[in-house]
Amino acid sequence: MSARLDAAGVGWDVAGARILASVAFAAAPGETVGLLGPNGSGKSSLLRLLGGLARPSAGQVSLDSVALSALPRRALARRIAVVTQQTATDVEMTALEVVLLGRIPYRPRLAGVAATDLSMARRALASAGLDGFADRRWSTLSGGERQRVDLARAFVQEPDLLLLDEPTNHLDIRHQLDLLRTLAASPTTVVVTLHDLNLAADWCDRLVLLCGGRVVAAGTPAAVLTAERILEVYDVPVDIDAGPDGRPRIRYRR
Ligand SMILES: Nc1ncnc2c1ncn2[C@@H]1O[C@H](COP(=O)(O)OP(=O)(O)OP(=O)(O)O)[C@@H](O)[C@H]1O
Repeated sequence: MSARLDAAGVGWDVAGARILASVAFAAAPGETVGLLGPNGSGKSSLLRLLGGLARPSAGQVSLDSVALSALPRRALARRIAVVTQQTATDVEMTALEVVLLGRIPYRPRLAGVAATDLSMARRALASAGLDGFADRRWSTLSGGERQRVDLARAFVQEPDLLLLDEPTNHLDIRHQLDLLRTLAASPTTVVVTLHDLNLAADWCDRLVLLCGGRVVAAGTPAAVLTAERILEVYDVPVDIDAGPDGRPRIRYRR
């Protein structure tokens, strides 16, 4: 249901370029950790390494103290769900078929779709506010609808670790809040990349801030999101108040 995720000394090089260097990262079981940083700082790359979609050039990623590289593919597929930004758009699948992809790691080889998988997928679509979309073709869905179908696919996978790359970028504010509320309440360990600093401050237990492929700060939202650091990392002047719950509220200067 939830897992501990650790990354130690993680580096990633592509074509001679260092994308990530000496990254240390931990998420305790059930935590929601926000991964922040400017464009190109390495968030998506780190998420791919954390999900086992790419192998680090240095260091190691482990789930409950077992290296990802030592986990069989099927176990990995059951335990980790990844929602990346680049979802294929040329596949002619229905919304229900896309959600059902999340059940493949549980299906005996050569077996068809089980009735329980079908009802689970239909429930997930309904929870995503997509009742009545089951037979809609992927190519006809709006950006936000696709994103919610993709999230439903990740939820039916029943992972111990959920890795989400900018899952709110196509969502209207109500669906952004619905998703973040769900993630915060979920017993699953979650790592989520976000650009909205206030949403991150409101809904994440801890934040990790990347800049130039390195971790520049990690800790509670109040510890990570200081005006000095936001100016240094994003080159944006802000004013920060503490909200009634102690979480920082960031106001961008005009
Ligand atoms: N396969 C690749 N080949 C070459 N460069 C890459 C590759 N993947 C990522 N990069 C580079 O690594 C850097 C980090 O990219 P990444 O996508 O991880 O950043 P990000 O923090 O997720 O950015 P954004 O906020 O723009 O989504 C970027 O400069 C990118 O161009």
